[in-house]
Amino acid sequence: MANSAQTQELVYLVTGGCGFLGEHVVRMLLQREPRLRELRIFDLHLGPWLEELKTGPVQVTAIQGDVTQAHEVAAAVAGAHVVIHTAGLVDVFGKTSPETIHEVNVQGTQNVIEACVQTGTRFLIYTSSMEVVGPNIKGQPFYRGNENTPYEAVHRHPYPCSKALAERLVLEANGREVLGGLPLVTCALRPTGIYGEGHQIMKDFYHQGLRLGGRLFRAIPASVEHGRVYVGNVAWMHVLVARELEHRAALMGGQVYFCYDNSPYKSYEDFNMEFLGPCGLRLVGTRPLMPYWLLVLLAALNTLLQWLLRPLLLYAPLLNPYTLAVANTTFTVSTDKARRHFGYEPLFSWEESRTRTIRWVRTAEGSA
Ligand SMILES: NC(=O)C1=CN([C@@H]2O[C@H](COP(=O)(O)OP(=O)(O)OC[C@H]3O[C@@H](n4cnc5c(N)ncnc54)[C@H](O)[C@@H]3O)[C@@H](O)[C@H]2O)C=CC1
Ligand SMILES: C[C@H](CCCC(C)(C)O)[C@H]1CC[C@H]2[C@@H]3[C@H](O)CC4=CC(=O)CC[C@]4(C)[C@H]3CC[C@]12C
Repeated sequence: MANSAQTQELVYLVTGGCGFLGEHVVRMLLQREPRLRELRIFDLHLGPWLEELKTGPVQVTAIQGDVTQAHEVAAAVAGAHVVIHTAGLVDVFGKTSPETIHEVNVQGTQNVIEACVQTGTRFLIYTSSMEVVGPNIKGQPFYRGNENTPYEAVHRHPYPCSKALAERLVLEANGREVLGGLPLVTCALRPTGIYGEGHQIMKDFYHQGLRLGGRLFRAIPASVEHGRVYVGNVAWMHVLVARELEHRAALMGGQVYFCYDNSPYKSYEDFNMEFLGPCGLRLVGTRPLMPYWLLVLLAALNTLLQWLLRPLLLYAPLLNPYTLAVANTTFTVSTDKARRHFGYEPLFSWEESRTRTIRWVRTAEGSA
């Protein structure tokens, strides 16, 4: 918890603070931002774990609200020094309509920007995504790229489209005058695939493996590299950016940063096995067991089934043309921009990230 001997003067707002990443950001702020006086957590669904945070030296204010409602956002933002906007609809499985994804991710972000401008909040950090860049619809590889690597970022899927639009809004808002006459300072963090405690898809794979008698079947070639980053390090980057944005506004304002750490470059499935292996699962096959064309067919079939069944039930399997394309296209980053601009070093080593994640998967065992 924060050292109360230091001056506690700052008010932070974390939107989406009860989500997978948001919870880590919230806990990290309480542990590592000694200047915090009040931490506001804004989310559509508030978690019961928030109660335990309310006994510490920092005032924790839980706000149940919707980012699509401008007045709710403005009320939450008023008086905050820093906003970390991590709320978003992460749906690549067709659970929600494209319109809703747009409304939450794009209009919600616009509401956050306008709230900062109207109420005089100067520092805004946006959780963007690697998906803003790629993989693109052409399936072109992005191999150990950085923030300046040329890449044709063309999307059709509602999720990456919404993240790209929202990121642009945030970056374009940098320098806008906020109430009181000072300029807004914004930047965007682009995590690759986040893993760690609370990662729902990891849990889904784990339970799927248990149902299949402790086995998972390789679908993607081991040579396809997929960028992954530990949730604790992503949270730490948010905390650091929030701290440094004021002092390095000229350098950091309007910038994007990939989120990275020392997690190894592997395929999506091989990487998951770093955690699921020690929990007793085995990945069968050194090569994909099904030909790619069959996976493409199954993915297309899933889309058709989703559409046919929609009036009756929500059918949203992990495999669809989009998830297959993302999993099957190399996308990895190699950059030190965050170190150069705000002194970021990963807080958690790969070994620690791995240990923590394995421990979490094991405790998740009973919650199938
Ligand atoms: N999970 C991943 O691998 C990656 C996630 N991201 C981004 O990180 C952010 C957080 O993602 P996760 O923690 O994985 O997702 P999550 O779904 O666990 O968390 C999102 C949070 O936003 C809240 N939320 C959704 N709609 C809302 C609304 N209308 N008003 C207020 N709150 C709302 C949800 O209740 C949830 O608590 C998102 O912006 C996502 O686009 C970026 C890259 C990778
Ligand atoms: C669900 C996919 C794995 C299924 C593999 C299959 C079809 C062979 O069984 C996941 C593979 C890659 C994931 C995405 C990636 O990590 C990038 C992301 C960034 C975000 O901002 C949100 C989440 C995601 C789109 C992530 C979603 C799951 C995968 C598609």
